[in-house]
Amino acid sequence: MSFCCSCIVPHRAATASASPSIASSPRRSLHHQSHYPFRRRVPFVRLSSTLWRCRTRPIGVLKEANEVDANVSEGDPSPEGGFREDATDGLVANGVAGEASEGSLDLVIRDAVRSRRKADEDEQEYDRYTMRNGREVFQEKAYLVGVECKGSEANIFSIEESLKELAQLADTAGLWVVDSTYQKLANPNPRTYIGSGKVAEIKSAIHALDVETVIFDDELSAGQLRNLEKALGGDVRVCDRTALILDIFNQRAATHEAALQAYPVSLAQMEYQLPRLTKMWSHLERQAGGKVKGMGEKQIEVDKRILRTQISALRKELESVRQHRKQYRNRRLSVPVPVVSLVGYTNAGKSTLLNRLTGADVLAEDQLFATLDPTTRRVQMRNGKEFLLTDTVGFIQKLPTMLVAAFRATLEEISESSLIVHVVDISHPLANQQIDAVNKVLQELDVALIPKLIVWNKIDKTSGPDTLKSEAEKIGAVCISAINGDGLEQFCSAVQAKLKDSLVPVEALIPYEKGELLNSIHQVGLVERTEYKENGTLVIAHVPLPLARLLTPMRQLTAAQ
Ligand SMILES: Nc1nc2c(ncn2[C@@H]2O[C@H](COP(=O)(O)OP(=O)(O)OP(=O)(O)O)[C@@H](O)[C@H]2O)c(=O)[nH]1
Ligand SMILES: [Mg+2]
Repeated sequence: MSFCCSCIVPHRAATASASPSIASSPRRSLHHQSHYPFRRRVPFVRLSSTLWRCRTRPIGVLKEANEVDANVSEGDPSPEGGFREDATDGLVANGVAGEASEGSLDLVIRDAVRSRRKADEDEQEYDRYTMRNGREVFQEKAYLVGVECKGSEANIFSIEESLKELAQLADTAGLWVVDSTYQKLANPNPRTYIGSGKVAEIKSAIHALDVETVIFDDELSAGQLRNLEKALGGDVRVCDRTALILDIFNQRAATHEAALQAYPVSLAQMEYQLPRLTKMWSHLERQAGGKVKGMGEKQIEVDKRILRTQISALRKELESVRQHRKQYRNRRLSVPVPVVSLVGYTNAGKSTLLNRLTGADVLAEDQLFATLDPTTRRVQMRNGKEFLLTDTVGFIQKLPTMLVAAFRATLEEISESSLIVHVVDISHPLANQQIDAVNKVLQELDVALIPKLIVWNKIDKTSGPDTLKSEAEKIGAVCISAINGDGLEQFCSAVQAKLKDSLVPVEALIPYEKGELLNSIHQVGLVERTEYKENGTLVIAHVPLPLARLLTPMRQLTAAQ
């Protein structure tokens, strides 16, 4: 099954294998050439956005057609279609352009200036390439827009804080944030989300700053996206936080081969796109195998039908992945080691903690959403006890619900664990808001009954670690530094103590030939007393529920005695 890539940011594949189906598509490179003439000299494969393809007109062509100054365009047919000539450019502004055709010296100067400018612009274009997720991406200029609805209590972050985070997300996606703005409204405008005055202000900023993408901090409806694009002049792409997050996930998933990471992202993207399909999306025809019935049907209907078919196929695939993981988890449960899940805001340090405790090599980076796939490793404590530690995808405020739903297969790991460890970046100025945002997502996951342990990470970055430690003690939290190992002993003890809360008291007679079960009880449970009997060892202990289940026949044995 192949699905279209929906990256917001144009990028060229660093390796051919990164996305072979897309990189090798002749149609895609044609698309790139016709839409991005001013970037043509730079050899790269553009993986353009699905949203872009289906919703917007190409930036490059329109900008050049609209903005080329008459004086300059006469003298510069620019066969490459390459570079925009501003009317405010030096020579034109000085009035030299009017005399250019008369004097050959003027022509020479003009040519020289033009070629210098082309070289400068070439250099600038190159400067805008950056590495993201193992690929080189072209940094489009982005402008951020937020709205604060008066009296709304749904938002955990203030508008400034939320926009700051949006800028971080844009940077993670490989965009170049040039400016931002926000508006306080009683209610969002149903047509354009923001007021008409704000639209006009953004429009002039777009022209002044040469903006290519406008990103709204809240999810916009299909109609709002369409109206905004029209109102902003049609040659700029408008998207929202959800599309941006989906794009980051898509970029990350592109580096994973496994269906478990790629499928949920594709599914979430398609569900996002379905109500927003507004223009012809003819390439879907090919993806559907070229056979589209009902030619009288409007193209948009055909596209929607194809998308729906793909969504239901993906759902089926995901369900089978889910079943497969469930079987895997059940097998794991037969090895009765308690499972501890790490959850937390993105960038809190979950993967660093897993790596530190288990010697794993999970990617841990100062970037949002570094982890997509759950990784489980065994932690062996000094006292010989063991537990399994699972690292999961990070959360964020305003996390798209469709993404939570799509990732349910991976997040099920959390709902089946014995303990949830909530990792907090306590050095972050918005630590409290991040805690609230994580709790909000946890509520959606229905894990209220699972015991929780709060861990304040990155204390090495804070100014008063001792004060923090005493504050943490008051609420039963543990202070650690996953990076330098500070507090990890206390962390393991706290995990053990919390796990004890979820242990089941058992009294069982373990036959001597089942020595491995006795070992398990010692490893993961708390043994109160053992007594060697004629036909086995009598154990009185507290053990995790899965192990208690395994011991059921032996517990009956004790009862019979
Ligand atoms: N100073 C300091 N930095 C830390 C600590 N723990 C993690 N970091 C840094 O924080 C950044 C994010 O760490 P990760 O482990 O990738 O965070 P994560 O929670 O797994 O992030 P996601 O996978 O995006 O959800 C990395 O640059 C780490 O080096 C710590 O205790 N102290
Ligand atoms: Mg991580």
